[in-house]
Amino acid sequence: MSKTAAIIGGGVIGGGWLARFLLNGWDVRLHDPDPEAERKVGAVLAGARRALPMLYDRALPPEGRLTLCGSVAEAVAGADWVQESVPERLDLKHRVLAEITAHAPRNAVIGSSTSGFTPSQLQEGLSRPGAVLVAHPFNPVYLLPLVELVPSAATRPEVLDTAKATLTGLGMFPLHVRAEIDAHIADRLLEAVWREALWLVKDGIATTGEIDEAIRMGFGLRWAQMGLFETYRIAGGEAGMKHFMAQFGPALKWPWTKLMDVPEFTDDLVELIAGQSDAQSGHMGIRELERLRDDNLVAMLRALRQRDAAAGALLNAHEAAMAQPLADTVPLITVRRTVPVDWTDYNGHMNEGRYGQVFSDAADAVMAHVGADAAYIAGGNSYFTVETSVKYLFETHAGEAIEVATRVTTGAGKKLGMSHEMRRAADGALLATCTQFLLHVSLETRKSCPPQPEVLARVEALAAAHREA
Ligand SMILES: NC(=O)C1=CN([C@@H]2O[C@H](COP(=O)(O)OP(=O)(O)OC[C@H]3O[C@@H](n4cnc5c(N)ncnc54)[C@H](O)[C@@H]3O)[C@@H](O)[C@H]2O)C=CC1
Ligand SMILES: C[N+](C)(C)CC(=O)CC(=O)[O-]
Repeated sequence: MSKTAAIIGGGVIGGGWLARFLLNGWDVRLHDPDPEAERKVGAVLAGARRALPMLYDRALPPEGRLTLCGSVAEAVAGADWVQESVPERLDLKHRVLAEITAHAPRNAVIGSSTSGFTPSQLQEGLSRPGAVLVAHPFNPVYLLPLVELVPSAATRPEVLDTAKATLTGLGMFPLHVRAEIDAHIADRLLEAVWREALWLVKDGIATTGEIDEAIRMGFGLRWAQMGLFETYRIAGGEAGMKHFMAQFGPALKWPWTKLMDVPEFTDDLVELIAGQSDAQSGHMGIRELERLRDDNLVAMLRALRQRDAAAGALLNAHEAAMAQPLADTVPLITVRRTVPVDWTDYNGHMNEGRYGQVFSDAADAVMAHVGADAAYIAGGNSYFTVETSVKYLFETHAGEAIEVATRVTTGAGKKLGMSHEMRRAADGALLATCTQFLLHVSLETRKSCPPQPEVLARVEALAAAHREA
């Protein structure tokens, strides 16, 4: 049975949570009194529907059902997870959390997206504080994995455990913040950079554009893959962190930061920053910027997936957990996926080489289906493709869902023949066909040889079934 999330507040962050849950197969019930909420959430969801499936090499589970609710009580009824994402005002959060805790099921996890309040502050005056913890996400919630989980002493331990397991199941990275502090861990760091950046603009040292270049051309690239401490360890050379600290330790006493001081928050400061930001990026709408950000994030995360590093390793594990055995249909549906943005070439469509990749994935699925899986290959046997012929019939583009239907045409001795049809899932348009011929090989001799009897039996049975159908 599918699970249900209640999203209370459907702005930038609530909309992102809603998309993350829905696209992972959860039903979602939204409450937001803003008459524009449905439209706003729809825009976030459209972006997520395009971006999130591109991260994976297999289809996500069927999308859950979205219901708009007129009250908090209606939204949280029957929910397994309630996520409060109303504006960052403690009085409002208290009012909303009191309503949530009064009506939510006793075993529901109640997370707050707060950027800065501690769970103890949020729990003040609640009749059932034990279900509440901070679950602080990062924008865009449907793509970035990090969620800071901050329980208080009053949070029931099983709530934290359930929260960790649930978020992992959604492809997210729950970071248990062990102490309650204002702004948790990540926002402490972000706030430090933000304050320094405001000073640099206010003092006329740099523009908003120059500061963004300073980040994205340099340390921003390093942080996504190794963070701060590992990066600086390398910067210490062969002597590592000790040398790094010896060299840069004295700088702690030099005027390298203004953090002991904060810029005064005035209308002039707002005008200065907003004016420069408009000059820098005002030629693009917010939805256009979001799409640019999402496409770049997808491409970067997919690169990290290939390296099985940082957030890429997390996504690989999430994809492996979603794997389902192939259904024994005729034809076999060997590939179900979305065309990712990094497969687009200079002609603005999926590059021809990627058609080959898709058909190669289809053949791998057949191999696993007949028992020539990772364990079989580790045992020294495999199949090599010796002939492929592809007909390119139609273009396909980033964000489109595609499927491959495969028939086994030959299954005799060391020979395995297949024919594939690649179709666009939305309208069934035939995009390409492929015939493939594989030979069974010994990985030791690198020469062809008969398969192990159990694999041969499955190959023969499959070919017979596909011939008859
Ligand atoms: N915007 C960001 O970058 C991040 C924000 N957060 C946190 O997420 C929370 C929400 O922030 P945003 O989404 O940015 O704000 P937002 O202003 O975009 O959205 C807040 C939504 O809450 C709705 N709302 C107001 N009162 C409500 C009520 N009584 N019941 C239900 N809905 C109500 C509003 O209509 C609005 O749609 C805040 O606690 C914020 O600190 C966390 C991570 C990042
Ligand atoms: C600016 N902010 C404090 C709302 C930022 C966050 O809380 C996290 C994010 O997504 O940057």
